[in-house]
Amino acid sequence: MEFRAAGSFISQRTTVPLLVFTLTVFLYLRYRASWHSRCRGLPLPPGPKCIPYIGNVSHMRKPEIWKAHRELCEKYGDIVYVPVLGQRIMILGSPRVITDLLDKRSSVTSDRMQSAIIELSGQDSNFAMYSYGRWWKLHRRAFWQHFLPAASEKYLDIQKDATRAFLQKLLADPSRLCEHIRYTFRVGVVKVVYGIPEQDDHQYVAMMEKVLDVAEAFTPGRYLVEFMPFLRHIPAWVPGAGFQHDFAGWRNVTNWVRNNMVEKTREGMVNGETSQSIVAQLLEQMDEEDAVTTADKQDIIKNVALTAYEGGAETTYSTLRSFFVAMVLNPDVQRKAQAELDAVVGSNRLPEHNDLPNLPYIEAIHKEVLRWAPVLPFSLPHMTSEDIEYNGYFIPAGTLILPNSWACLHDPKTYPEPERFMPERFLRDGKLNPEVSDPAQFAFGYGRRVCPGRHFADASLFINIAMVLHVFDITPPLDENGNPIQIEMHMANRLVSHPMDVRCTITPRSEKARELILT
Ligand code: HEM
Repeated sequence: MEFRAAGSFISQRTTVPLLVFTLTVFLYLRYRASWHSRCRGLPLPPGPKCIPYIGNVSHMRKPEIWKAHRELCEKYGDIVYVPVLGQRIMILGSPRVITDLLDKRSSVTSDRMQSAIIELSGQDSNFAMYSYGRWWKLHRRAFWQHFLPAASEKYLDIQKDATRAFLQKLLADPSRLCEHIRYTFRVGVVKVVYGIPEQDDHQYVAMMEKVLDVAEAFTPGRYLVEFMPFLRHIPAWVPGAGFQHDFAGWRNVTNWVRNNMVEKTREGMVNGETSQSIVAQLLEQMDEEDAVTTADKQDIIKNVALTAYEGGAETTYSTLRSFFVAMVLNPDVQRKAQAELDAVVGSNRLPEHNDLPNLPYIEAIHKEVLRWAPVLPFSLPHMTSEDIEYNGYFIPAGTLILPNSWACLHDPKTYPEPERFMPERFLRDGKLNPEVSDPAQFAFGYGRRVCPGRHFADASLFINIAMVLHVFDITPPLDENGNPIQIEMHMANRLVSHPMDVRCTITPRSEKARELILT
């Protein structure tokens, strides 16, 4: 008996590892067979050698990563494979490859990666983060109908009023430039989307400010939970799990804005105050019959409104910040722009949107800012939803695609001396030169996910640039002895990037300009 018991114990000790080993080999062989039938012998694109599973973590944490990615493409070609912690990632390094994959094959390259951070931070209500599918399409359609070029024209007066208020704030306290830039976009978009006029010191203003801090969560590599989703289950009280507090804060503020702002619009509709807004129109359409349930429609309205604000705020903010830096660093450009404004607009009024065809230099500055300092150097990363074959390479479903928009916008063949801020590159004989590649084709993203707010953004940026240059001189910041400080242009290493040093001196161009601002 004792002997049999010992024998069964020994056999158990050897059988279990043997079973595990056999199962592992079986699963591995099955994986290999399925991989071979999927890739049909095609290789993955080339890329740097890396440690198994860990991949290229160190590469992904490099400063100004868009430059490091360009170097990889110079070494390996226009499409480079850089796996990181088990995630397949491909960098696209040229306009041709980006167009082929993200525009022409957009039906299978429009997905988004679903990371734990999205839900933890409350960004699961932002449809820019959604997987490609029916739920995303319903949101995008609801959004897009209100931001088509013709629809965007309805918002020009609101944008103009917001910019005028921005000028007044700049005049009163130029040292709070960044705060005022946030203000100009918020005032415009909150009026357009929710129909609510700016109310200083109101709770909602503070909450709408706070909601933008969530961009921090998406700083590449900032939170380990991005790569190790199981960490999300660690309670906040466990030492080292402080990230749970950060995420809870962002989630709460996002939910507050998402729910309360739509309620404010609904209340305002009773006496007609908010009836012209996008949310009011969407709420009215809710009664129309279709396959979407009322609960889903309510969610869509809340999400679309929040996404319009979140999608536009950081991007427009960053672009305007870059504009101020460009003006500090390029006084000649500023002088030429002001000469054009003086000739076309004169000193008795502020510029209007319909001055645009007569202000090619201002329009060239607008294009050059988008090119020089792209806010989303990799757009928002796309993801493949099916296996693809491209140029003899296999790109599996679930591959994260990083189009290097920055590299396309800094390609010296398309834009000579790309580091220089040179609006003249877009002009020929005093007019916009249609032969120069429009930076918008890279700055606003690609295919079915291309930025649906771009017409709104363009109109807003144009009027801000034109009005600011018409009435203000932007010069270097001064030290305590009144000497100019030399600033440098460096973009922060974030998904939504922005220039780090925007110190400058802002003064009215003349007494007449001061009067124009105040009237
Ligand atoms: C300078 C200003 C702006 C820039 C440079 C910009 C750029 C971009 C880029 C690169 C994308 C990703 C496209 C892709 O996935 O390929 C995007 C998406 C998006 N943008 Fe903008 N954007 C700007 C302003 C705005 C504004 C003002 C709004 C709203 C009014 C807006 C709303 C959105 C939305 C909703 C998405 C997500 C689209 C989707 O995933 O279907 N953007 N934007």
